[in-house]
Amino acid sequence: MTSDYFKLILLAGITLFAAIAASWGRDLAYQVHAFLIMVIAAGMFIWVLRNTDEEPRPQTDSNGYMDDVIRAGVIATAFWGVVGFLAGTFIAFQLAFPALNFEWAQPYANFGRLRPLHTSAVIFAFGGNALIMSSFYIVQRTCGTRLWGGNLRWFVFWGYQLFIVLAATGYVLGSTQSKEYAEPEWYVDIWLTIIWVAYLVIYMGTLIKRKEKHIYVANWFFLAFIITVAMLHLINNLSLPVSIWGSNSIQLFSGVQDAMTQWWYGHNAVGFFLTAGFLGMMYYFVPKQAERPVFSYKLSIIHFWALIFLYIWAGPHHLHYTALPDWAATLGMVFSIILWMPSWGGMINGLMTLNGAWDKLRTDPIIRMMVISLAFYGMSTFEGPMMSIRAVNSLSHYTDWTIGHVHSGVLGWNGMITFAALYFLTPKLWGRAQMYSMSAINWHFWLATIGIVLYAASMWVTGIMEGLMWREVDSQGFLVNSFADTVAAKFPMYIVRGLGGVMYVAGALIMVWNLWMTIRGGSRVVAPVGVPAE
Ligand code: HEM
Ligand code: HEM
Ligand SMILES: [Cu+2]
Repeated sequence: MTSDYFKLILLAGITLFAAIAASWGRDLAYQVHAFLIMVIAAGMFIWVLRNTDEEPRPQTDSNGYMDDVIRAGVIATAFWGVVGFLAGTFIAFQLAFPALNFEWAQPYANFGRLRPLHTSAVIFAFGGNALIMSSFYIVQRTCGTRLWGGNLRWFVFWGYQLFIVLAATGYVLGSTQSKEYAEPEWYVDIWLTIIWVAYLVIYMGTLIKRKEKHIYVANWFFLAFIITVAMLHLINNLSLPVSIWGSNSIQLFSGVQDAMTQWWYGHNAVGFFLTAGFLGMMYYFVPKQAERPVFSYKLSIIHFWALIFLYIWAGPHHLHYTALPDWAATLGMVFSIILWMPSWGGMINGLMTLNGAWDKLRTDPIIRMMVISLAFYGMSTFEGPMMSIRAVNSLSHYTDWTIGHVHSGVLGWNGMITFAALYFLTPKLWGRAQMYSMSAINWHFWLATIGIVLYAASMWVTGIMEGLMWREVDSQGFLVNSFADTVAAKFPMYIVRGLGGVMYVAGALIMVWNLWMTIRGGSRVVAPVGVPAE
């Protein structure tokens, strides 16, 4: 086919360019990345060459949907989840025992480099794969049509994995633009932009050719997530490379404008990546698992528009008491407080969907995970508005309270709903009647829940303790405690947090075993031919 020749020319060009880049590269991360890209492009060149003129294989499953990429996504989600949780647990113990910043592993494996590795692995690799695969599953079912774009889905899947590998190896090798959650350098950003546009195109294409007149609300949330993340990513990463042969770049914005752009991005990464997208998952999997319709469709639409309108303004709550003008911080604070309402709209809608199915809590551990997930979503979206109040933030900012808030959101809300989705999808996608072991799901549920409670509770204790210790003054007005005093006082709670992490990882490993046994084992049950849309 002519498209094969086009591909071959492109791949040969990339291989050549990457080879030059690998030898001219000015820093280690850039050279390693160029080498990696060279090997991948050369491998793909050979693969395409050997498969020219081959008959195209069927793209869809027997049910008419393109589920192969979703199966791959299920595996990727579980894999990156375990990697990210292990990294989190390791850095948690590094904070308790600094000797774990091994001398021989310097500078690659110090806390400063492993921390962004953790945050990117859990948010973008675990969360991102969960969102991409479940959105592909949901959009096909609710539109009664297969994915648009043919093999483009594999480009998105593998391209996204490459982005993750480039980001993670870059951090360890010391390449970062020092923007939290947006650490990758310019060429990795450009790559992600290409992937993301392809993702959007597939999603829009599928929506456009839908057989259902109506666009189900889950798709609204996914679309808001995809479009807003594209906008955030583009603007927060505006920068000029120092050289095309090196990874360093200069940010376009500077000073307080740069800080505001960064936290406009950072906050909306929470709002659209970790919230809107995950609400899309919630709006499909909760009604499905409970076998009940969504409690209120009207509420879902009202809180959708309120949520996406309000989130965008709340970023300045990350910059209280900085060079940011007071009016801007106040604006962020006010919008954050109002944001409490649409957030709870989502929680209430999810929980009330279980009306008439509450008895399932006793028998169905997957429903239980969904309920815990929604409960933590409600908790962290109450805590967040509270922490955005200037007076509260003067105590909580810079302390472990923030870390506790983060992890009650991500471990409770994002983690639990993703686990539930994986348990929902795996039997369906591999044609099994149900998960291999229900009691293993139960174990996972309890290990994860207790792990979260240990994590959040220990961080509240240390956070409020260190906040109070930092502001303690004696009768003369002198500070009573040195910074090192607060670090020493936190030690026991750091151990408790670490143990919480160990429990959370243990639960995830049980899940991986259970998924594996489900995929491998038992007799195949033939899935009913796709019933489009509900
Ligand atoms: C086993 C589970 C986990 C453990 C033990 C863990 C541990 C940690 C530790 C020790 C830090 C650094 C805290 C500090 O600098 O003081 C951290 C930061 C962070 N983690 Fe985790 N983590 C886990 C799971 C997750 C998951 C699943 C997510 C997201 C989906 C996540 C998102 C984050 C974020 C966003 C930060 C940065 C917080 C900030 O800068 O305020 N973590 N984690
Ligand atoms: C109404 C909803 C929410 C509001 C108003 C809110 C507000 C806040 C505030 C005030 C902070 C502390 C800023 C600072 O002192 O530095 C914060 C930090 C954070 N929140 Fe939330 N939050 C909300 C929901 C969530 C949810 C659901 C998640 C996770 C799924 C989350 C993840 C984070 C993260 C990752 C940070 C740490 C950012 C950093 O690296 O410093 N938030 N949030
Ligand atoms: Cu925020």
